[in-house]
Amino acid sequence: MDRQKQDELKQAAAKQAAGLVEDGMILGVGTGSTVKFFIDELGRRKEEEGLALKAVVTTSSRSRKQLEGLGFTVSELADIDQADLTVDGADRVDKQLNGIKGGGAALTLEKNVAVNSKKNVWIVDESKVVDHLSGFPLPVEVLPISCEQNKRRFEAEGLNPQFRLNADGSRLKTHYGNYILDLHVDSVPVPSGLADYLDHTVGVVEHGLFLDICDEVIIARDNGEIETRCR
Ligand SMILES: O=C[C@H](O)[C@H](O)[C@H](O)COP(=O)(O)O
Repeated sequence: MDRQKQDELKQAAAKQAAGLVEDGMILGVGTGSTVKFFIDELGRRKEEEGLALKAVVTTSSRSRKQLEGLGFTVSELADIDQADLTVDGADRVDKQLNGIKGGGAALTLEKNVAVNSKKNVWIVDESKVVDHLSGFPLPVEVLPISCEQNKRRFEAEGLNPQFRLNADGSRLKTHYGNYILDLHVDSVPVPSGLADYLDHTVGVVEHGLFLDICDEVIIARDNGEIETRCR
């Protein structure tokens, strides 16, 4: 699929999700190229319909900048109780609405916003929908102090870790100053088993397996249809 077509699909899914946003909501806004279209649409609704949110929290400085540029005031997660609705993208989503996230390295804040949200909606184009989680490296955010030990441990487990790099070859640092180890596994046959292992590995800050978190996924299909799947 070419880039323009994929952008059209992302935009279609984003527009549908923006229709779920209501006046007075505390809204969680994710990160990524699909969410960028969602924020565009929020801006349009604010301008043309006077959309008035109670509060907005977001998951990256990129989304924050875009929201603020459109006149939204962005709160910190610690300043709210919970979001009414959070809309985010995903890198892969399976039939149970479990997913892989973190392609943009925003997984830690994304998961924290998501678990503190009454409802989570993901917006994706069809290419990201899979039967079983596969086809995308699994991001794991690790503390710099023990990242080499973590890498060796993951290698021993056959998880093929690779540090995520910047264009100049240096290690990418997350918003929190940590590194990302991308696990290049063909597929994740038992997501809950791997999530449990990562949850209990010292030095792992967070990982990109988002299990039992998404309530609804909005899929923009190649043929122009929009499909909504609910948990
Ligand atoms: O860290 C980034 C996030 O998990 C994104 O939501 C995810 O990578 C999807 O991004 P995009 O919409 O650009 O494909």
